[in-house]
Amino acid sequence: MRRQDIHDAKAELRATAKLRRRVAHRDAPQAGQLLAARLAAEAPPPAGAVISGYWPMADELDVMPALRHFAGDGHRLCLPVTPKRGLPLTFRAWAPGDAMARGVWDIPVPREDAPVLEPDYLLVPLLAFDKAGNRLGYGGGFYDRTLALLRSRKSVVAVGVAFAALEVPVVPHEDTDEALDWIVTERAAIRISGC
Ligand SMILES: Nc1nc2c(c(=O)[nH]1)N(C=O)[C@@H](CNc1ccc(C(=O)N[C@@H](CCC(=O)O)C(=O)O)cc1)CN2
Ligand SMILES: Nc1ncnc2c1ncn2[C@@H]1O[C@H](COP(=O)(O)OP(=O)(O)OP(=O)(O)O)[C@@H](O)[C@H]1O
Repeated sequence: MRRQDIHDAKAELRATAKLRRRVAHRDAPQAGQLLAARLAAEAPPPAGAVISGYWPMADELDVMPALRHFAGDGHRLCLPVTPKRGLPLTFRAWAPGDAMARGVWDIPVPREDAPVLEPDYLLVPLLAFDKAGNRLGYGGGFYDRTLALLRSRKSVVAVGVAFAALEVPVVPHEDTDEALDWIVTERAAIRISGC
């Protein structure tokens, strides 16, 4: 597929995925709890790993129960701070209950005085995924750039988290897309082969 065709296909899938996610969010109010239990049982972070989550927006799957669980296990947590377009995300330390600032897109982010951390295990938000570990996000390319940078430095685990209903046969993808190592939904944990 040509680059422009891939972009068009992604844009189209983004629109339908948002609708599908709305329904999934409404139909699975316990998804965040189920996700926390599944992550801990089937795809647990290595001991001592710094874990990045995200502040759930719109109909995103609620990772807060999982983050509270990992904090209880002694992991350090961080949340992404969105930079200018074209740059990788940065991450700042965060703990449940911390006072927040407002970032890009009005997403709550840790305050400026929170130290910058580099995650080892990332819970990655997404709009659609396939079994090969391809992921569709909001189109900023932020997680692709971030994972490329982190993977060039060390070994990291990228866990896409999503409602099971967001699986599609194939997510259109290009060279710069960074595949996930795991996809964990409220129903299953999928280890991506070849990673
Ligand atoms: N909860 C959560 N936090 C997250 C992400 C996410 O997907 N979910 N991100 C995942 O990457 C990063 C933020 N991603 C963003 C991606 C695109 C735009 C953006 O281009 N916004 C446009 C409006 C586009 C629209 O309305 O559709 C703009 O601000 O002009 C902003 C943030 C970091 N934090
Ligand atoms: N490492 C990179 N270097 C240069 N361009 C990149 C890189 N990663 C992604 N891009 C470009 O960024 C744009 C957006 O990428 P894409 O549509 O894959 O975003 P996304 O994964 O849906 O968004 P996000 O990760 O922010 O949730 C694309 O034009 C893509 O080619």
